Amino acid sequence: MTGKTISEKLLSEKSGDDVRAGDYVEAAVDVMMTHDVTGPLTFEVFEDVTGDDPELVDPDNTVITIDHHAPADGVKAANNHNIVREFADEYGAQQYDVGDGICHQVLVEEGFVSPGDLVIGADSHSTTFGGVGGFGTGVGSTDLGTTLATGELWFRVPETLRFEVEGDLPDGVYAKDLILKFIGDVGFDGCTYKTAEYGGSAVEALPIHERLVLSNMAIEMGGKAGIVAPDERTVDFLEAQTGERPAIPAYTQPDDDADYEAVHTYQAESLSPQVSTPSNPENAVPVDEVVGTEIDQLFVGTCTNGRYEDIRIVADVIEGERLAPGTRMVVVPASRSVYKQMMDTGVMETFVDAGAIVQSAGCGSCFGTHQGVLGDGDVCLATANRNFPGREGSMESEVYLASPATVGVSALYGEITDPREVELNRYDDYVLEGVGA
Ligand SMILES: CC(C)[C@H](C(=O)O)[C@@H](O)C(=O)O
Ligand code: SF4
Repeated sequence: MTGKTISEKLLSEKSGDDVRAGDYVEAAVDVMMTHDVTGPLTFEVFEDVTGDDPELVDPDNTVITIDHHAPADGVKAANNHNIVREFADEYGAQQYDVGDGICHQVLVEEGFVSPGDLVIGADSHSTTFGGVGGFGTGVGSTDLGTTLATGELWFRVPETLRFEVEGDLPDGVYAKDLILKFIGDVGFDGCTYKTAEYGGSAVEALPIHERLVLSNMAIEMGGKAGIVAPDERTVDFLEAQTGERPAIPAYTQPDDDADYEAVHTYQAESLSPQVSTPSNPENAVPVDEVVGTEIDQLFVGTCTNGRYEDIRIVADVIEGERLAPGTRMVVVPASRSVYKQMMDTGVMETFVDAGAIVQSAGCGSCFGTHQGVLGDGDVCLATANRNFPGREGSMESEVYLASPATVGVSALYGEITDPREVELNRYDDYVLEGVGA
């Protein structure tokens, strides 16, 4: 019998059964999350299934953010915000309000997720939690509404694709470039209902904010989860964030002879900065194939690359410069603490001086409803995760996806530019102050 993957071990632990890929389990969920878009329907389901006796099974680990339409971009959004506030108040859930940040970032910063946790969120990028060694996955409002009451959910144990990167990443190549390359190689559905397990020496060397990028975008190849086995770096990060040092459970480490569906191996030195062309994240090409593409808007933010370290790389590049004439840049920090860090370190001033717009923390224009939507014919280069038709506004607009470094350097020229044109930094994890529940 071959060994087990992280998913097989973790779901065995959470279900109490000795399971393998393809088995079905009823598993105990550790953390549950929803937000201003998926929350209202989730609450209806919760109240339906609980009838006369509505009670959250674990209010301390039920988190609700107001991040997608924040600040409210219309009356409907404002009313939804009030529904969230009232629900959290009534049932004692952990609620984060306008400007606190994007759900995925808030859960990580606030230490809700520990290595080995099973986390479900009514948002597709809940795979992000694999960056700190959890099994995170997106679910619909019906599943979440029921689990809020029971604490359990069924899963089919996923098969696993292993992505191994060995060696040292070259200058200008970041986790974003790795994940775009992986998605390009397997396709937008190449990991559907499978776990992406990331490893190898280049992945082990990544700070946590970069591992979160790999896990976050697992969903863009269909991934059920995207996990980096937690290690000392993971618990150092979480201890710095929360003051508590979590354990690394044995079931978060894959066996050496784990039974993977496929193993994709890369040599870090051979990788180059990637750009995904419109209108699918799987259209990843080396940056030199699109150099010179003219850009109207640059978007820095999202749950993929809206962390302080990402924003800082862009600021380093544009410091003392102006955006190329005819371009505009929208910066949306992933959380209030990222925003504050930008203020404390002078990064905010850099953006303002360069002619950029910095908005309050949240999802921003990522899904095209406010804070910088694109018009007909507009071309945007974004640190985001999705570039489907109409994603950031008009169906006639186009979005290219890239790393913060590529976006920063391109802002100086008004066209897609190879980030290796300039000297770039690479940051360790910053410790961010919590935003407070
Ligand atoms: C609104 C929400 C359901 C959606 C998601 O789940 O992904 C959003 O976050 C997105 O990125 O499109
Ligand atoms: S930042 Fe974008 S991708 Fe992430 S949760 Fe918000 S809308 Fe979805």
